[in-house]
Amino acid sequence: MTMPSSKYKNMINSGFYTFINDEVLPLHTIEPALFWRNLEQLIEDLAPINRQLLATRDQMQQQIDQWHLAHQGRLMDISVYETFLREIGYLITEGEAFTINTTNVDAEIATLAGPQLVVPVKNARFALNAANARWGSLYDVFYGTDVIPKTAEWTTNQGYNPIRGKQVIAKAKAFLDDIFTLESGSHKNVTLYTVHARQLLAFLDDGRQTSLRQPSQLVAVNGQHSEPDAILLKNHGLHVEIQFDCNGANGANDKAHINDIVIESALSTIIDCEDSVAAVDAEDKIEVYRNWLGLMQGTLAARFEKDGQMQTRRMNPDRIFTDLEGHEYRLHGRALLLVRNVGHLMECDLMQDAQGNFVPEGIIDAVVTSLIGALDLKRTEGIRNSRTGSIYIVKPKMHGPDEVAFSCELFARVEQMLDLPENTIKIGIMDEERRTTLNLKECIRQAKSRVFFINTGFLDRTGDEIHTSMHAGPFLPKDQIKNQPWIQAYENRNVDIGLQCGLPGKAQIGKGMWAMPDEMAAMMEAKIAHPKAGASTAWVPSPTAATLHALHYHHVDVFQMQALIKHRAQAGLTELLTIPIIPSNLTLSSQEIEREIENNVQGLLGYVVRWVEAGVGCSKVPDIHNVALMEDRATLRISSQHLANWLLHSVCHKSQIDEVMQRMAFVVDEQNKQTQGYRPMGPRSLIHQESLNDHDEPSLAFQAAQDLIFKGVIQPNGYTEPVLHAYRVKAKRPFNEPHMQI
Ligand SMILES: CC(=O)SCCNC(=O)CCNC(=O)[C@H](O)C(C)(C)COP(=O)(O)OP(=O)(O)OC[C@H]1O[C@@H](n2cnc3c(N)ncnc32)[C@H](O)[C@@H]1OP(=O)(O)O
Ligand SMILES: O=CC(=O)O
Ligand SMILES: [Mg+2]
Repeated sequence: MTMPSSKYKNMINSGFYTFINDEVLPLHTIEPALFWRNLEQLIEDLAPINRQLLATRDQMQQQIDQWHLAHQGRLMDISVYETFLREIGYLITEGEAFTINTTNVDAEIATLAGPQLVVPVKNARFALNAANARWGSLYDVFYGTDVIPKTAEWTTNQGYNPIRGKQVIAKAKAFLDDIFTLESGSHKNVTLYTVHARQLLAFLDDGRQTSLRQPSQLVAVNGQHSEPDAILLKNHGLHVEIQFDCNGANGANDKAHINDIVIESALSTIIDCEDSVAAVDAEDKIEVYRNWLGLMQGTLAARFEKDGQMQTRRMNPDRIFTDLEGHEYRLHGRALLLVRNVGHLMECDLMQDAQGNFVPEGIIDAVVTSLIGALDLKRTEGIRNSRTGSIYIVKPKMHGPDEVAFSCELFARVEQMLDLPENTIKIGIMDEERRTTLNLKECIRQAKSRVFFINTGFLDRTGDEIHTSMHAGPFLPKDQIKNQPWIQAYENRNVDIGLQCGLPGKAQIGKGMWAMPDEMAAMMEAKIAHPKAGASTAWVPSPTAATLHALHYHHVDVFQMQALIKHRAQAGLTELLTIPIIPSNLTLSSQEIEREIENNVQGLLGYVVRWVEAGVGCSKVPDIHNVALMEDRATLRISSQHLANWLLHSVCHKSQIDEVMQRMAFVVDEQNKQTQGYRPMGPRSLIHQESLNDHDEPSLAFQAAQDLIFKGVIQPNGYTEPVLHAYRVKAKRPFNEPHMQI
């Protein structure tokens, strides 16, 4: 499948070559020969640095492993440990105070606070939904989720339930009362909204008239002022549209004919080429790039069947209103799209160097996603992304300032190659590896002219916490790791340093994913903590979650919180360096151990089987309590490293994990048995008499799961990518397409 480039020594995958030459470069004025020559030069210059950085990671990890082995069983003195980390260059001295000077950043990043959605790029249907998730129906999310408790008689497939409908409307109007408070009375009692003398005038059912307590919250209107089709309100920079329709499904029965309340929801969306995606070869990568191209061109479309009807989904246009002076009031119709590239570890078969090595995938990602992103910058009308001339790349899994500096050098070279102004390509720094957390200020310094966010990816960060200190001792059960001092210190310190470095007004301070996509009531309880902690954004797994989480930013003024937090003392290193291992005075019961293993193994198998067999990179997998969890490579990193750690420290034995794996494979096989083409994981003899699998060997997915656990200690930084990719490539090879259709 690879073809030699006639002029250059590199081998370029022919599909990739054709895709770039036929589908992307004609949209630019870049001459193909020049493009490939420059790309080759870039790889030649930067691939060795990339490999050296990975070698440094390995070397430091070995030093840390040896240190722990030498200090086994001794009470850990944090100051001695800190000195050691400084000696090996894992922890470096912080320099002078500074502030970032990133420019040309869109308002969604710089001056607004609100949810950030993440979506796997390979799923066009979801990706389009995520782009359109800037706006969401409050009535739909209240009706369809557990934020209003689901009673026994109500299920979604029984048709519309008017009792629940009333509860939804009451709850939505209570939100209006809280945020867009009337001078007197309640939105529940309004019979007519009008606009008079640039003010909202609301007529109540007792004959009184009232208006907004803060009149400036009314910003625009559609239709007649005496009987609007819609009014647009604004709070903390976020818009809320009240739509009226006297014939509408809800409006017909509503006192004020309110048909829906539309909430500005996902201000930004990360189009993910990384942990939620299974892209293991050139064929997959081209699909990834082609979807990104469709999003940047506004041409992506997905046709699918839903509720028995064929639908075509495209990107939504902007939303147009009329302001109170009679001028156009235009709102962006889509979330601002950011793109997450892969990390420095990955290599791919898109190109091979002169020695036949696959090239660093992060380099190709930076070039191709920027090449495609640059198309957006040429547009002046229609579907546009950045209006300030920026391309936003989220860079995951960087270890410390040198790796951030390398990404910045890469982006600068890409700018030169594509003739883009300096610092067009912005960088989102995932604070998700321990060496980045510990040296965050120095990481930001390296990117001070292009950083647009620092985000606590606590899932990868937990995986790295375990792997880095693999030899320190057995880790606490997963749920308890979350309650240890290191994580609060990590979260607080990220905000503290972000504020010190002057991010507000220029860049986001972000927080992590809500990983229980169906537990929306719990999310509403928990996730208000993110804006309260001074985060201007936080990750959500779905458009529904985005609309609900947006409500938190109406209740909390993030920029005011940041001004208050700025004066607190910065979280110290001691907590951050305190490793969450099981203390000597705590003994876990055999039931607790068994439960923990079962939980880890069930999630791991449930995720891996879909990854390896069907190429699905992000799944909803039930845990042992039957709570559906979002699983991606970062959550897999935690469960596989946790099991590897317990095995290493003899909390359990291999035979026990083997036995649980066999049992849980059967559970997962049962959960998936309705899926067309599903191949059960274990052989009849190993798994269960009733297993559907008549193969003699464990399936590739089962073998992958075994490697992830039993070879977990030796995986680079505990990453799951090498094992997953190897098995997925094997699974693709016989048919060159997924075995099961999901
Ligand atoms: C640690 C990290 O790196 S976190 C970042 C990586 N994680 C993610 O990106 C999570 C993204 N989320 C998802 O992929 C999905 O929500 C999952 C896999 C968790 C659940 O997917 P499903 O089980 O199919 O969800 P469910 O059946 O509840 O809902 C499907 C509907 O919601 C929509 N939806 C769900 N998630 C998303 C999303 N992230 N973006 C856009 N739409 C979404 C789908 O388009 C679909 O609607 P449609 O039928 O109108 O197209
Ligand atoms: O990427 C996010 C994480 O939590 O890891
Ligand atoms: Mg991550």
